[in-house]
Amino acid sequence: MSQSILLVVACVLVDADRRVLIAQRPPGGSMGGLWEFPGGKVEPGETPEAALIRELEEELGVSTKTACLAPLSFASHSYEKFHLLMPVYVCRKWQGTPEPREHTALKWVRPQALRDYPMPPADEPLIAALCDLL
Ligand SMILES: Nc1nc2c([nH]c(=O)n2[C@@H]2O[C@H](COP(=O)(O)OP(=O)(O)OP(=O)(O)O)[C@@H](O)[C@H]2O)c(=O)[nH]1
Repeated sequence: MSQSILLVVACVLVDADRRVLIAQRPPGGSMGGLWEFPGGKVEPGETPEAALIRELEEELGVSTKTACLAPLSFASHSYEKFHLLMPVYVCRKWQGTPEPREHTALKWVRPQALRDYPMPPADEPLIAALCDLL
């Protein structure tokens, strides 16, 4: 069966202690309770970078710019209803303090500790890339 591709962009915020920010999805909804990287769907006509800057503002209340977004890796994963294609960026410079505007909780964790937090299956291969980088 053919599947449509869903383009979602995600960001790994990295702090001065090399910890990364994860955000817990609200309970009940799709993948409820799982921990993810902030981000969301790229809207028609939007660049991935513009989408990410918009999502970081909406979800966390932080602002950043394209020059502060460095490509890290991507996820490509078939879910039941769509195939997720998710470019993942690293950001080390932003303004504001992240607050959970759409998530249940936020947490700064060391990359090696990401395995202790249940994440969407698409994210699991990203953990090794983060451990290598940080
Ligand atoms: N932001 C984000 N989304 C992810 C990650 N991993 C992953 O599989 N996804 C999936 O990518 C999609 C992101 O869509 P989204 O956050 O804009 O939308 P949503 O499902 O929360 O709700 P919506 O459809 O009502 O906007 C979801 O299906 C989400 O589960 C991740 O690390 N970060």
